[in-house]
Amino acid sequence: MFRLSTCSRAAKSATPLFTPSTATPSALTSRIRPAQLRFYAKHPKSHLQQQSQSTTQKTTFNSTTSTTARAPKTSTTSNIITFLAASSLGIGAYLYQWNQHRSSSGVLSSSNPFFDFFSTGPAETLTTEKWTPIQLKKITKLTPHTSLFEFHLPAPCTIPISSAIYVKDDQIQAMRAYTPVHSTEADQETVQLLIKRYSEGQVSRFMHDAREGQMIEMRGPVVIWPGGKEDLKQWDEIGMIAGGTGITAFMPIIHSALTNPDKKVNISLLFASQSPEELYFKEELDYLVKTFPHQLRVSYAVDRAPTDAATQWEGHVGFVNQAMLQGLLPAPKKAITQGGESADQGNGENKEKHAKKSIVLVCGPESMVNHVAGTRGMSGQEPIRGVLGAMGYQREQVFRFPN
Ligand SMILES: Cc1cc2nc3c(=O)[nH]c(=O)nc-3n(C[C@H](O)[C@H](O)[C@H](O)COP(=O)(O)OP(=O)(O)OC[C@H]3O[C@@H](n4cnc5c(N)ncnc54)[C@H](O)[C@@H]3O)c2cc1C
Repeated sequence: MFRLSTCSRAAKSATPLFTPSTATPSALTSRIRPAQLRFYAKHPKSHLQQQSQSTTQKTTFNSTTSTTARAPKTSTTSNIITFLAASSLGIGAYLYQWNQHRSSSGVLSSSNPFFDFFSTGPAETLTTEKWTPIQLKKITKLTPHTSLFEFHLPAPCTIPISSAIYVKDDQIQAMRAYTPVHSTEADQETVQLLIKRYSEGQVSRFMHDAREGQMIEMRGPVVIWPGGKEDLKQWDEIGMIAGGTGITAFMPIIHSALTNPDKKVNISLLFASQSPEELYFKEELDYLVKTFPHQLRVSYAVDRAPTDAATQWEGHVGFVNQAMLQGLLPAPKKAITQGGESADQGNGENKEKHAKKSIVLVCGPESMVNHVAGTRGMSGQEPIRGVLGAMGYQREQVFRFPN
């Protein structure tokens, strides 16, 4: 179900719907290079080759027009020219390699035209092909165990909605997937990952030990569920059940749906977490509900009601159950009715035509996804069980995100 994607460098600009106060993606200026240097930067090899070819031609001409008596002198001149040509090629090749190395380790200053001269084109950015060191620009602590990690991409890159990026702990060569919280439509040079630290977790601990300015190896993006504007057009309603950090997968889809001028897709979300403080982006979600009251509905649930008097809790309490989902999510297929009848009965064709096309997305820790929809299994296509299964949802109406 994963779709590999390459970073598109087409620069789109869009205004973010909401800019969270804790993590404002900064507006980064794109790099500007002198026009003359840009040509050579794109053709460093051909430039050097031209130089070397013309030098070789000159040497050949000298040697063929020379007499045997002058042969030793011509040979010395030819040797000097060849030596100089070889030296300049060698130095050029060395600087080129050095620049490549500095560029790939993120040390290269993007404003230094000397290094640009030897670069092969646009700076390296995220790709599925290989690990790329990406600079960790900013860390914002959201809760004692969860932080928002903001990365600066070396070149503009569009990360598709609802995709994953792999992060590598290069000490133990372990990698884990993380979902960028916002699409890069508004700012193509910044990626934000929300990562919860697990006390026994390898990569999450590595990330929480990382420092601002550090280079982190990344690979991707890989599309998990197609949630771009064009993809969303096929749906009338999307139900979402997020558990804890699972909300990261849904934030870009919600933005994508709410900013689509071509089709109004209704979104309903149950966001369940252990405690109110782990309802990440709640401020942003509440703002979006107020702004799009006819298109977005959000309910919250926490495992345990807060005991401190300062926190007034009006949401659900307990694990996800039918009562929390009934009336919030798009109805299961067997319950979609036209004139009070089930769409699965009677003259189904006519009724299906009018039935709204909907899907329910589930994303969160494995235990929560299993409880809500049953195990994904190796194929990710196991029959729907759990709470949604009991409510009558079928496999084609539910998508369980990998965890
Ligand atoms: C497509 C995809 C997207 C993801 N996006 C995010 C994201 O945006 N943010 C995020 O924080 N995570 C995300 N994850 C989960 C992430 O990939 C890691 O699994 C998680 O960070 C734990 O990795 P780890 O190496 O620290 O722990 P591991 O070394 O893999 O696990 C060690 C121990 O940590 C505990 N543990 C690990 N994961 C969990 C969990 N989910 N719930 C409870 N206990 C756990 C368990 O006790 C486990 O035995 C995503 C996973 C996938 C597949």
